[in-house]
Parts: sequence; structure tokens; C-alpha cells
Amino acid sequence: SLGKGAALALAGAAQAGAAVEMLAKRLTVSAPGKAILHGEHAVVHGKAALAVALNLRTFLQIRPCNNGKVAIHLPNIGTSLNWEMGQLQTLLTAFSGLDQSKSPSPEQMDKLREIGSPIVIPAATESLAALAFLYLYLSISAKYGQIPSVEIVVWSELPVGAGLGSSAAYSVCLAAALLTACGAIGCPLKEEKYIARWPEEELDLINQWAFRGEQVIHGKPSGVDNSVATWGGVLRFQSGKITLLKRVPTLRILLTNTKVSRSTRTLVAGVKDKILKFPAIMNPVLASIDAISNECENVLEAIALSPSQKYYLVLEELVDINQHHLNVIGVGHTSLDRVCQVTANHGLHSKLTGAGGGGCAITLLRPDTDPLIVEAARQDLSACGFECWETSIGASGICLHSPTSLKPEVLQIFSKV
Ligand SMILES: Nc1ncnc2c1ncn2[C@@H]1O[C@H](COP(=O)(O)OP(=O)(O)OP(=O)(O)O)[C@@H](O)[C@H]1O
Ligand SMILES: C[C@@](O)(CCO)CC(=O)[O-]
Ligand SMILES: [Mg+2]
Repeated sequence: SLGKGAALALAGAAQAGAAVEMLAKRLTVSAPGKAILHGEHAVVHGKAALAVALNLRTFLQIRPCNNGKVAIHLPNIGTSLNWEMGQLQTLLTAFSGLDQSKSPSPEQMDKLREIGSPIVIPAATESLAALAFLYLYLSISAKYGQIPSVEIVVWSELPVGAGLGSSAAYSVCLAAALLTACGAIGCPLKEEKYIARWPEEELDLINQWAFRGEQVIHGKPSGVDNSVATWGGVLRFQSGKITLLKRVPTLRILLTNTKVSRSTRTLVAGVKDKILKFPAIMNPVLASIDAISNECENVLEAIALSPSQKYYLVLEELVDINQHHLNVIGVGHTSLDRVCQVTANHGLHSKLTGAGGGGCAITLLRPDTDPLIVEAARQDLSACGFECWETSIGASGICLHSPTSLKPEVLQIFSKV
């Protein structure tokens, strides 16, 4: 019998006609950002993480073009880039024989940097966004057939590079749009539908390709961020195994962006160095973070069955302990300490989320936390120069939108670019 990959490739070829039809019109997709409740960094080293999809999304529109170019517009970072189709075509051979199971090689990355853009700084925001796009465009084109001249716009409600999984939402949107555009996966959006999702097998393929995009941006991602952007909801992730949590209580979370910029790639590399330098000291910390994720999962399940004050006390203690651990492994920041102190003054518990080193923190709220307390905490956090907002969790994963399902704000941004 055919392997999953081969079957999908055949299905992709059969959909080649659909690809041409697909690109006769615009296609809009969106994927959510995420917050990690527990397990950031430890998850890169095989431990468990718990992640939730946020109601802040990245939107991507892909439009057919007939100017012989492939263009990408990134209004969040003020960048627009384009390449001649011919220039990309000559590179396809370097990317042939690749599939979603292979990591980007150093030689391929060098080739991409050559044509990347006028941008030369290897780790700059624009350069990483361009490299991830080129990697996905070329390897997907090499495998399923070259994607014709297109124009792509990506815009996000998420702060970019702040710990809320903007890179994963970006990679998942790109993978979904490019795979749909070349007919490797179907287009589940029917005329009468508002929003549509792909079948599980195709979501799995999107997730695998998006992971490759994350590798270009992060270096050594665990895959938790692209998984939550693909599947949505609340999930447990360990060594590539994704378990969607079915019974979860409605959690109230306050998100705070310290606005201190950082790079996930650099922070992940720093933790690895520390583990190599002090294995006997760092490994027990990672094991403890793993135990926190497991304990949190049990407590969430218990709350979903019977909400009780005592469980929220446990969740708060776990947040405090993990925040200390994250400081120990070197991913804290004075701005994050400040968030913890300011919220503690209001009886609330916070920890960093994502890669740390600045970026965002989450503050756990109880179902009955007085809105006046939340407001007072918000004001104090704003006075520190931070931005914060209460969020709902468990949003849906990557989806396709009909134009009528898009908010006016998103339509307006797409109409301007
Ligand atoms: N909307 C976007 N427009 C352009 N580039 C983006 C966008 N979203 C993400 N990126 C790319 O992703 C990079 C940020 O990724 P990074 O992993 O450092 O932060 P994050 O994903 O927001 O946080 P974390 O990984 O900790 O959750 C940017 O430098 C840029 O290259
Ligand atoms: C820091 C990290 O654990 C989470 C970033 O959101 C990196 C990863 O898992 O890829
Ligand atoms: Mg990221």
C-alpha cells in the first residue's frame, strides 16, 4: 500500500487542475498565536509543554499575478520583497527531492541568503521572514509543481517576536496557502461557507511543512508553536506527540507585553549552552518543569470536572515555581520580574511565556477575580510602559476565510497593500 506521503503526493498531482483554478482567485487563511502555560524551553529537550491558542491571529492573503514575479508584503515589519519567477526557477533543482521530513540544510540556507534580498544581516527580522518564505516556496514548488506568479500579504494582530508564537503563525499560514495554491491539499472553502478547515491528514501535512519554516526562523524549534497554530485549542506536546486536551476549564489570562525585544533563536541556543556547561545542575530543573506541566494538566482536568478554589491555588503555585525555574535556566529579564512584582501586589501570579528574555508574560486570573483588581493591575503595568490585555484561550487553528468572514480591519489592511 502507498505510504501517507506518497498518497498525498499523488493526490496533489491529481489536484493540479484545481491549483490553476485555485489561483484564479484570492485565498485568505489565518492562524492563531499561542501562549505556553508551562514547558517552554524544556520542551526543546524532550519534556512536556502545555500550550493554548490565542484569539489573536495572523492573516495571509495570496493573490494570482501576471507580472512574472513572486512578491511578499509584510506590513507589520514594513517590508516588501519580490523575485523574478525565472530567478526562483533556477533554484528549484537545489530544492528538489526535498519533502516535509527533511530539515533545511546549510547549503540550501546559503543559496537562499544569496537571493534572499538586499537584506544581509543573518538574524534580522526581515531576513528571517524572507528566508522562511523562500524556503517554503522553493521546497513546496520543487515537490508539488512550481507555484505561479503570486502576490502574498501577511499581517498579524500578534506582536512580532514577543513570545506569542508569531513565527509559527506566519509559517503555518505560509505552508497552508502555498500547499493549497499548488494543489497539494484541497480547498475546503465552498461558496456558502464562511470559514473552513482542512481534513486531519492535510492539517498534519501543513503542520509538518510549517515546522520546516520554524526551523529556518528558530534554528532548533520543538514544534509546539506550529502545532498549536495548526490545531488550535489547548494541547500537550512532547517530542512531536500532540495530545489535544478535551476537558479544559475556561481559563482567564492577562497577557502583558514588556515590549523588550528578543530572539527565540538566541534564547534557545543560550539554554542549550547552559545545559552543556552544567548538565548535573540544569537537567533536574528541566525534569522539574516537566513535572509542573504534568501536574498542571491533571489540575486542569480536575477543575473541568469540579471547579474548586483549592485547584486555582495549586495553579498559582505552579506558575510561581516555574517562573523561578525559567530564571535559573537564564531566560528571565528584569522587565519580566517587574510584571511578577506588580501583579503580586494585587494578589496575582505571573510567569514569562514563550522564549522569555523580555517579550510577554501571562498572569493567571481566577473565574471570580474582581474586574476592579484586574483593572488596577493593568493600570500599574501600563505605568511601567507595558501593554496588556485580557484574552480568551482555545481559539481554532489554521483556517480558510471567505471574504465576508474577515473583520473590516483586516479587509482594510489587505486593500491597502
Ligand atoms: N507578521 C509577520 N510579518 C513578518 N515577519 C514575521 C511576522 N510574524 C513573525 N515573523 C517572523 O518571525 C520572527 C519572530 O520569531 P520569534 O520566534 O523570534 O518570535 P515569536 O514567534 O513571536 O515568539 P516565540 O517563538 O517566543 O513564541 C520575526 O523576526 C520575523 O522574521
Ligand atoms: C522557547 C520555546 O520552547 C517556545 C517558544 O514559544 C521554543 C520551542 O519550543 O521551539
Ligand atoms: Mg517563534
